[in-house]
Order: sequence, then structure tokens, then C-alpha cells
Amino acid sequence: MKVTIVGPGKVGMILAYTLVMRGSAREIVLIGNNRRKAEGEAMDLMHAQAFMKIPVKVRAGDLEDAANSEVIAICASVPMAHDFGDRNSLAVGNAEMMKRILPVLAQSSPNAKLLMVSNPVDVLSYQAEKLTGFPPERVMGTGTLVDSMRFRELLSSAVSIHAGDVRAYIFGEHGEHQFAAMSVAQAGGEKLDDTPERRALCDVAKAAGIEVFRKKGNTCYAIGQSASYVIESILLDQKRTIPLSVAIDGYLGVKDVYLSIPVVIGKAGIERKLQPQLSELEIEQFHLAAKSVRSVIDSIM
Ligand SMILES: NC(=O)c1ccc[n+]([C@@H]2O[C@H](COP(=O)([O-])OP(=O)(O)OC[C@H]3O[C@@H](n4cnc5c(N)ncnc54)[C@H](O)[C@@H]3O)[C@@H](O)[C@H]2O)c1
Repeated sequence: MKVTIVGPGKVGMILAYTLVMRGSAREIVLIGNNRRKAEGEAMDLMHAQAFMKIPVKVRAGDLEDAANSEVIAICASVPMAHDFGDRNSLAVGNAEMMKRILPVLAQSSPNAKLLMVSNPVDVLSYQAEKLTGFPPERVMGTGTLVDSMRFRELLSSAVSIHAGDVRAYIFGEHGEHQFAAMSVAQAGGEKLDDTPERRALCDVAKAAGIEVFRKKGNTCYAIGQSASYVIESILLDQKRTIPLSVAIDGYLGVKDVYLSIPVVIGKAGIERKLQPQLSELEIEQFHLAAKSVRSVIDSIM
């Protein structure tokens, strides 16, 4: 149960901390472009894990120390401007970085599951599949998991049901072209009707990531929790249903792009892509999301 986290910044370290607190991994390797800082982070986490029931070994390393990882999470990024507002603005810089990192990691961990967190996550997940040569079942991005959880948290207050029991999914792009699949949203087996108020909550959830960034300079807790949830489902073979950015190969007539849909995630990676029946409007929104992500892919590849 070895997990490598590349990019021990705000997101990478909340992910590492959550994995340690939950006791999901036995070994965590932190790889950054500042070895001294990564060593400090690893030491600090080792001291924290001493409180936990389940021991975890955390260490800093270089790319070769990732060898034989079961899961590799990519949280490395070029810096984001203070007035950051468009995830696609990171595409060129991060795509160049991935060209240097991913082939090396793929060679030394040929059986790893690769979880992309860095933005623009749909574009980088697509590129990651090409750079690693991994089968698409083992390449995924956190996609709209964090957006879905933001939406569920808002819906939860509106319908007075625990967020964990609200089954509502955001589909499409982790960005402007995301949408709530209200036609399949439900809680306790009861359909959550598609009302203008609920659609407005989807817009609030969509804007929330950038709003948090503008207020505190980063977003880290919800995304760190999201990434650890995916990794735990892989390590423990939980087979959870999670909306993730995955290779779309014909769903609703869309191909050759990464977008978020609900999938079953376990030891083998993406074990099943769920194909809910969407409404006409949602299908149209899915196609728009595909067009948007595809245009950024074309600009970097
Ligand atoms: N998918 C999502 O929902 C989501 C949510 C929040 C943030 N993000 C993305 O996650 C990424 C990280 O965000 P952050 O706030 O942690 O940024 P950050 O600046 O705090 O961390 C970036 C890390 O990448 C490291 N890094 C840079 N170049 C590297 C290289 N060549 N090799 C290894 N490490 C390198 C840096 O040292 C730093 O530790 C960004 O792209 C951000 O947009 C995604």
C-alpha cells in the first residue's frame, strides 16, 4: 500500500495528512522540486503519525523513489496567480511539467493507478494516459468529485438530509462546463426534483472553488479529502461510486476526451463506468463540456 504524492504543496500535503489520519496507506513518498521542504513535511507527518493507531512510513524522495507505487497522485503545479480564475491558464505550464515527470514514474511503477489532481484536471488526465501508456482503467482525475461534494453540501441544507445520503452528481468538466445531472439526483430512493432553486445551487457550487481561492489563496481541504477518498477506495478495494474524470469512449456519442461521470473504483482502478440516462438538456451540456475540454487538449498536444 505504497502511495506517492508528487507536488507536496497545499493540496498534496492535505492529501498526505488525510491519508495518515485515516490510516489508509502504509508508505507515503513525497516528491517535490524542493527536496529540503519535502523532507521537512515528511518529518512533520512522521511525528503526527506517532499519535495514530496504524503506523505509516512517510519520506521525501526523488522520482526514482516512487518505484512500485500502488497509487501515484499528481498535485504538482506551476504557480497560480493571485487573481487566478481560469484553470485552463495552467494548461501549457503543467502539460510541459507532466512531460518530464510522468514517463519516468510510469516506467518505475508500471502497475500503478494514476490520480491526477493538478489543473486543468480533465486535460492533464487525457495527456497522462498518452504519456504513461497506461490502460485508461488506471488513469483518472479527481474531476467533479469536489464539485459534487460542494453541491451535495448545499443541497443537504436545502432538503435537510445528510450530505452523505444525497446522491447527486456533477458531470462534465471540472471548470466552466460542469452541470448537475438533476434527472438522476435522489435521496433515500426519492427523486430530487429539478427546480430553479436547485439549479442555482449548482451554479453556486461551480463558482465555489474560485471563490475560496480568491478569499484564501488556495483550496486544499475539500480537494485533499476528495483525493484521499479515491485513493482509499483503490487501496481497500471499496468499489465506491464516485464521479471522476475518466476516458470517455462512446458514452452519449462522445469519444477521445476525459470528462467526469460516476464510476466504480476499486483495486483495479476504474472497474465500471456507470451510464445513467440523462435528459436531453444534460446530454447537450455533456457535449458542450467535451468540446470545451477537447479544444484545450488540442491547444497543448
Ligand atoms: N482538481 C481539483 O479539484 C483541484 C483543486 C484544488 C487545486 N487543484 C490544483 O492542484 C494543483 C496544486 O495546487 P496547490 O494549491 O497545492 O499548489 P502549490 O503551489 O501549493 O503546490 C504545487 C506544488 O508543486 C510542486 N512542484 C512544482 N514543480 C514541480 C516539479 N517539477 N516536480 C515536483 N513538484 C513540483 C511545488 O514545489 C509545490 O509543492 C494546482 O494545479 C491546482 O490548480 C486542483
